[in-house]
Amino acid sequence: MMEYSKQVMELGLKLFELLSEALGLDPNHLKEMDCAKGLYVTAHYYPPCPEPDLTLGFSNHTDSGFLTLLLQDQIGGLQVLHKDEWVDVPFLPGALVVNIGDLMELITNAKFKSLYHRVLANNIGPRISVAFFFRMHLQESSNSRLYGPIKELLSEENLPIYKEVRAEEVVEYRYTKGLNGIPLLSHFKLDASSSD
Ligand SMILES: O=C(O)CCC(=O)C(=O)O
Ligand SMILES: [Fe+2]
Repeated sequence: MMEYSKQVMELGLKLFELLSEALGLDPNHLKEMDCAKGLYVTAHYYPPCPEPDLTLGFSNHTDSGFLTLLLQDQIGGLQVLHKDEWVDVPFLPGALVVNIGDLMELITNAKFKSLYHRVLANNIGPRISVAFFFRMHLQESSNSRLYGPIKELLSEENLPIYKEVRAEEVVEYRYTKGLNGIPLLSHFKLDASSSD
């Protein structure tokens, strides 16, 4: 597990470099913002479900961190919302799923968007997945810096959409308010009256 985490961290740092470049920034920009400072892991065990049509394995949500690297197994069931339709994310041997999280959407001023995903219940299984989240966990409040839209990405045509927040506030909101169907980031908009 320690070795796997180390490899995930290395891959994450490489992805943060590539994402920084894709934004037209210095390759170290996201790393220097401490986006890779916290790494939090969750393993999921989805038992086989006798009536999969009546429930979900994991309900519709966005991930609250900067980036998620997910390893899923061959059972399948992960879906992503694309143009208002749920699309299967099939198992590919040796592949990881990379998700943009809410904090990444916030700091890129929605240039990179966090995405809704869910896991269907299945009557075969169990299904096992391991998700590594680039973010602090709640108790680790050592990262008190404020995150807002990156200044270099803003202009007259691209005004800031989101407020400056502590990363912890975004994660905490997810844990305290739960997955209630309201987009998490709508609570952190400068214009709090709009909620899409
Ligand atoms: O089990 C999966 O494939 C997805 C898990 C997930 O979306 C999460 O942990 O946030
Ligand atoms: Fe997720």
